[in-house]
Amino acid sequence: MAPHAEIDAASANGGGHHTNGTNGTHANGNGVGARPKFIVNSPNVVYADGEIRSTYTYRTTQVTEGEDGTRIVTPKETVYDFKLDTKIPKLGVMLVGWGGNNGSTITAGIIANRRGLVWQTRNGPQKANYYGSVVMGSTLKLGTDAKTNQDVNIPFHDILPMVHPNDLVIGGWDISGLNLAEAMDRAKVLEPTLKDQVRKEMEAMVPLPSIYYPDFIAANQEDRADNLIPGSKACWEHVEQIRKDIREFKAANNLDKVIVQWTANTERFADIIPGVNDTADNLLNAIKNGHEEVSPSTVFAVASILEGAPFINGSPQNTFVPGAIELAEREGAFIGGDDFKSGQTKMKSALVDFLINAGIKLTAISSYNHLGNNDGKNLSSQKQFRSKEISKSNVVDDMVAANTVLYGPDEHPDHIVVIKYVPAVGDSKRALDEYFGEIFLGGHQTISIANVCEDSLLASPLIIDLVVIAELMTRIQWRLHSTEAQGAKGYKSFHSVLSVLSYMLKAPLTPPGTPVVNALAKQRAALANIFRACIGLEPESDMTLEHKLF
Ligand SMILES: NC(=O)c1ccc[n+]([C@@H]2O[C@H](COP(=O)([O-])OP(=O)(O)OC[C@H]3O[C@@H](n4cnc5c(N)ncnc54)[C@H](O)[C@@H]3O)[C@@H](O)[C@H]2O)c1
Ligand SMILES: O=P([O-])([O-])O[C@@H]1[C@@H](O)[C@H](O)[C@@H](O)[C@H](O)[C@@H]1O
Repeated sequence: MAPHAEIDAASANGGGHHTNGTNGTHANGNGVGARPKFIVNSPNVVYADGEIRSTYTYRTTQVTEGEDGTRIVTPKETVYDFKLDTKIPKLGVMLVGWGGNNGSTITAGIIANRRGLVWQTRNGPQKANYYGSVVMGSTLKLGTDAKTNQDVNIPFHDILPMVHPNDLVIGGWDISGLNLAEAMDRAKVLEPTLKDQVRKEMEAMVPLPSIYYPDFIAANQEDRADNLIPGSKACWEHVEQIRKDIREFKAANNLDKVIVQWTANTERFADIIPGVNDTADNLLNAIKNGHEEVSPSTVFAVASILEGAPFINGSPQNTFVPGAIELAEREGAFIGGDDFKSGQTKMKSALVDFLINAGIKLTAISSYNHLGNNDGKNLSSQKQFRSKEISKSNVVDDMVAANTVLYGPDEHPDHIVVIKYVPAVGDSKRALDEYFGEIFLGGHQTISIANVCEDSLLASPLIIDLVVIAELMTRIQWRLHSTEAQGAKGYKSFHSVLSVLSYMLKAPLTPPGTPVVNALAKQRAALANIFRACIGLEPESDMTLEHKLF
């Protein structure tokens, strides 16, 4: 195993297969033979052929209660070994709801970026970009320049070998049979000058037929349901058909991996029924027995889990009933969700974090928005709205609970969520928020925000982040360093429930019994620091003692 000094360039930076027809170099230079973006110079990091291994000491602080009630605080260290497969796979993503606003928008966006398109707008020429993607549009601090003592920041995408979105092979299903060019026109999201340049390629993309159980989405969606697999409730044939679709898509495109991402309509919540969806076996039997409480999204999740394809839920419904989670754990498959966090809620999770951590007692959050796209049309139905209301409301719970100075037991801000369907505004959602709180000596602060969110242009880059990070997580294994003697056998994958995806999601799914973190800054720090740990680097603490102690 080569020590850190003898570097294999391909290994150091994710060399591997390349899919966009380039000659072995990813669009971002993360290719076989590309110069490594950086090399970790540490005895705890070893670069080998196709993998990076690191030993990382995870430092936490354990709090216990002494006999007299005094809290005892003890520093704790756990030493982990991480193993990162640096071979970047040829990755396919299958979107459920491919013909929707998000699906058609992200498809056009990837084509535009892959081809480096420029199109005319009334403000002049516009180049393709991936703005709004945390992976492709943001940076993270790598370290401090030894000479200048200044921060060295790198593109988030460069911290570990990741798939480049330009190389993604896209497919999927939709209950609507429109091809992707027609879907793009129906969505009314993109400039005609861009659409014209991608139209031909998108005309050739036609969603696979999908399953449609009318009771789970708004009745107003019926008129687009013309591309269906027969059957109006769960059955095993549906699971098998979806699994077959995944296999055929993978084979036809010569893929190494496929990830399935739900960006179809918001469904109503499914009742959790003992004997039906409470365990893996009961859920499988319920599908085989055609139980009407099994939703299309749960059928897609089960099919993906059984096919070994990570499944991510971009909508707020409770796709992952307890039986689906247990099945994923049993199969060692990855799942993640729920509900893209794109506009109003992303801002809320940052603003509430700031206000409460500034000691301002937030007493009321009033969130209203209206929008006119098909998502808004579906959400105009109460049962589907209720799914969204839940995901948009729970996002402050952890931040409130953490501040016992401001809030007593079970005390929390009033919080309302209103969504109205106004067809005229289309995808351009108008969000109005008011944050009301108590400040010093009985004063009050009122923050009123108007936020025009181009819904699909904000949400669709999150599809890239979710897919690229979920794929990366399939290449990371860990073991306790103390089990080193077991050799490779000691390594295992992260838990099936990828809570590391929480930054992109309103209602983060976490492994059963583990806490939900909604504070946006904490979510992003967890993402970056877990990736740093995989290459033996300490978390970025922002203490900058080097600038304070001299
Ligand atoms: N800003 C955002 O756009 C945003 C943010 C957070 C969450 N979401 C969620 O993402 C999802 C998609 O949003 P959108 O704006 O693209 O909605 P959309 O209505 O434009 O697209 C949904 C697509 O899913 C299809 N569909 C419905 N049921 C299906 C099934 N069983 N199988 C396959 N396809 C099916 C519909 O035909 C439609 O084409 C919604 O659930 C929405 O709540 C969107
Ligand atoms: O992400 P966000 O802006 O908080 O929430 C949005 C809602 O406000 C919007 O009404 C809905 O159509 C989108 O699906 C999305 O969920």
